[in-house]
Amino acid sequence: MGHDLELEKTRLLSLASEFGFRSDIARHCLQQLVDLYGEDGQDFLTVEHCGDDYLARLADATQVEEDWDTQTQGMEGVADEEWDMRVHKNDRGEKEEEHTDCANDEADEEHSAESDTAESDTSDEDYIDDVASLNKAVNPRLAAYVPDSSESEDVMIIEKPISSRNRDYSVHSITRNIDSKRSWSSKAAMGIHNLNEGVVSDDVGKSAALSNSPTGEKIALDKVNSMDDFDLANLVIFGNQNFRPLQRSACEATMKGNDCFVLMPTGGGKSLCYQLPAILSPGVTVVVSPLLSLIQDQVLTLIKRHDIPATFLSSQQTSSQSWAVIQELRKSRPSCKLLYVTPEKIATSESFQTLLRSLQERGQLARFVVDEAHCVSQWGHDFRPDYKALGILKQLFPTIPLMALTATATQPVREEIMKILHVPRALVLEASFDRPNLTYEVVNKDQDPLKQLGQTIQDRFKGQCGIVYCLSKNECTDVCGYLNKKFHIKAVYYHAGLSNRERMLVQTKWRSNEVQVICATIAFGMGIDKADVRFVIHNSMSKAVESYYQESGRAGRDGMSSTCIILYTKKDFSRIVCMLRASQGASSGRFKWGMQQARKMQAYCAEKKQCRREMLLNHFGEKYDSRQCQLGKNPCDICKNKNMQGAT
Ligand SMILES: Nc1ncnc2c1ncn2[C@@H]1O[C@H](COP(=O)(O)OP(=O)(O)OP(=O)(O)O)[C@@H](O)[C@H]1O
Ligand SMILES: [Mg+2]
Repeated sequence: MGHDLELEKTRLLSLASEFGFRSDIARHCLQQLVDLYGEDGQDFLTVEHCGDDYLARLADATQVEEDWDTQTQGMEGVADEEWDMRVHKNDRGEKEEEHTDCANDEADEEHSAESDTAESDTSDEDYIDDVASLNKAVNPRLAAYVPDSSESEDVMIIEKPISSRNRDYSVHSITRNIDSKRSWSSKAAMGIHNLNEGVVSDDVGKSAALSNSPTGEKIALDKVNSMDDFDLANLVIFGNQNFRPLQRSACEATMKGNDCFVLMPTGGGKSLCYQLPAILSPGVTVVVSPLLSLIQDQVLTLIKRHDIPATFLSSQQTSSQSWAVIQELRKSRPSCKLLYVTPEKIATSESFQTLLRSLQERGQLARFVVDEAHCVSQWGHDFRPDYKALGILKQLFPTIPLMALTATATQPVREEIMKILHVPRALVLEASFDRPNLTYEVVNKDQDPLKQLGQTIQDRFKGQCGIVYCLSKNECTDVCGYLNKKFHIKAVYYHAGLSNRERMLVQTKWRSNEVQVICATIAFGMGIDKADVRFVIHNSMSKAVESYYQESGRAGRDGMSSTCIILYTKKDFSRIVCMLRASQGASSGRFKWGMQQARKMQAYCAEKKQCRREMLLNHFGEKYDSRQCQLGKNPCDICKNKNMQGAT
């Protein structure tokens, strides 16, 4: 059959309309394309052949007034002073005394190292010996965590500020870590003491009360007795009564020295898979993570919530800050158990590689961890060029175990990750990506979508914590202003255009429930861990299914029922096409790939029959029986409809 030019033109025009472009722009761009191909090239004027080029032209011709947040900044994080403030705030949010003897700068400088050392050593030694002997008697591996007295001396040297005027948060975080160890030791001592001697006072009954048991529940002595290293550390240090699926296998596998690739859902508890082995292993676990803000969050949680010595190195630190960390790592037995780094540290810093080698020679390099490993893949939704260089880890340190973790990898992305990281034989530990406690819905935008959003939050999520995702910075501020003004919903906005200080303030307000809603771009998402987020609403659809899974995955991390809604209109697709065109350095190959991803996302939104959970899981190559969704506690909107139709 011959080529029907008119038919193809109609098809192209309806493509433009389907993706929400204005009809006048659609006609204008089509004419450009017809002129470009000329008479000779008419046969190539088809949706299949030049559909993407046509969409690219449409995007270019559409006036973009929005200020996109196309890429999260690799290196954003809170400023040093603010980080210092966060580390040194106590749980009531007050600023802790840092050094009673350092109130005066002059005095601080003159303060002698010996006097500090002597004072602290006396009390520490007794205490540490006590815990260490208990540990050693009962559980030699946990004992690896308890510092020996020779380290206390080093510790006090580091406690001495390098410059009193230029206070160093790294020094402080290490200092804090040392304190943390003492307090952890007391928790461990409590559990282990009971275990060791069977000493159970009547108060405690026949149980060992563990101070950080999440429920404050008492644990039966025989249960404690039957626990191995993993269970004990999980309970005593992390306050978890049980392991979640695959956590234990991942811990065991990496402790045996295997390379592992851990695939678990958002909020599934991937961090524990390397944090727990880190404290059971001698030496330092080096964790690569993509965002400085995420690193700071994790280090803070480790120090403040779990009392685990952790610190980080990034190229944004001043030389004195990183110097303090490096000095610590040069010790025969560094006190820090987890060292977080941004990927460019590994990729570009030869001195850091030398430091790693020296750690290895001293037997102090426990393992490497690549968190958010999908960032390695060019075809993942959040590619970061520096991640690509992480293959160097296995090349330089073939005997050091490596663990890669992600919640968002399709089959081709998985293969690429294993290839780039040089772990072809890694043990793959794969849990279902299903988040059964999340309800998925898509709602068509009506004539007044902002009002629709405000009404939805007011009617369905009154007083509950949530996130509203927006595509652009302007959208963020507009939506936030509207919610505050018209609906009196306490909301703040977060995007990459805010200063570090502003971002920190906004996040703190949201985290502490001072405000109900955070209106955010994709700059806010990966790894964010707030337990009680009850709803995630996408005011505009995501640019890819993987992004949507990550962003909606911020909801319900405490396991309670939570809702993920997309407010959908075709027009938002055209905005995404514009975003893809505008994103810097997008080669035409990348643009086409971006379009493919966006189309899948649009298909998810436009779907009327297939279960949404099934669609999401199928996207990651997982088979899923939609009857589980239909009969489960949190059916998606489509399954709920089926249930209602079945009932009538
Ligand atoms: N065994 C467990 N029992 C109870 N809570 C747990 C357990 N393991 C992890 N958690 C909690 O689950 C929450 C999510 O964990 P984590 O941040 O490690 O998820 P994640 O898999 O890294 O998710 P994401 O892919 O979104 O980063 C945390 O608050 C953590 O304390
Ligand atoms: Mg995580």
